[in-house]
Amino acid sequence: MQRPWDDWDHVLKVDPDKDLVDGETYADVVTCGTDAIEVGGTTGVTEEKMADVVEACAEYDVPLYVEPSNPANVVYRGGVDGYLVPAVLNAGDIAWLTGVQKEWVRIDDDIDWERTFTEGYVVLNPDSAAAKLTQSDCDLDAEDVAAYAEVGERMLGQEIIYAEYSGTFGDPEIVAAAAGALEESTLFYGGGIHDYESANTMADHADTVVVGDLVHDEGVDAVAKTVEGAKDARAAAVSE
Ligand SMILES: CC(C)=CCC/C(C)=C/CC/C(C)=C/CC/C(C)=C/COP(=O)(O)OP(=O)(O)O
Ligand SMILES: O=P(O)(O)OC[C@@H](O)CO
Ligand SMILES: [Mg+2]
Repeated sequence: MQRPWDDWDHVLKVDPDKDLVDGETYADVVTCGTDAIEVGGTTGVTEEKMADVVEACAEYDVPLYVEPSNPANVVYRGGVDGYLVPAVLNAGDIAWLTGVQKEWVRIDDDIDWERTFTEGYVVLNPDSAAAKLTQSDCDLDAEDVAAYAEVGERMLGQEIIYAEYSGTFGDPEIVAAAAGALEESTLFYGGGIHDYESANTMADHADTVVVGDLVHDEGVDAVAKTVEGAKDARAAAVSE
């Protein structure tokens, strides 16, 4: 079955709780060459901030996805192509596996299931806000991460497995192990991608690389180089 992310080599994750660099606009951000925009962040994301960024990104031709970090920051607006809702496979506080999702489904009457997909996260940077919030067990070796990926795909039916190193560049061997464990599911990698080389290295293994903080810290020219790195690696991987 064709999925929206099948052709995504690169995703830019915009955090509504962070500013853009001086002189840049959301128009610059959306048109930097990325394949899709995901809007989300773990901390400080209110419905209002989410709505503002979604509105600013909506009028372009680039796929726009809301990635809520809790039920309070899901926004329904024209121009949104869909919703990518996390479930944290290695959460220590298991509310972040299915509990908050259950509450969301219970209280929200507007869920558009046709355009709602889930991401099976494996959170791997213990210092990240996501790891702290979810009390994730990040003390995992390559075999553990590969096994989580396989559980996500085979037992829980996750079409996206997300190796999440948010804030730090991860271990390519671990990402390779996760990729090797998946049959059909798509592997997203995110964390610490900051230039051509780092994007290229992770896109050798992951189907899709996600770039976050770089757009807020350095801006769109730096992000554009990561797009190049990711696309070169994916083109090489596909032709192998
Ligand atoms: C039920 C609904 C609608 C949502 C639940 C979603 C879940 C399980 C959230 C858990 C935390 C998580 C995986 C959030 C996803 C987004 C993410 C990891 C953003 C990056 O966050 P960080 O970089 O750690 O934090 P900052 O926001 O401080 O940058
Ligand atoms: O901010 P960075 O470290 O690029 O991480 C991207 C993304 O995986 C965060 O959810
Ligand atoms: Mg972040």
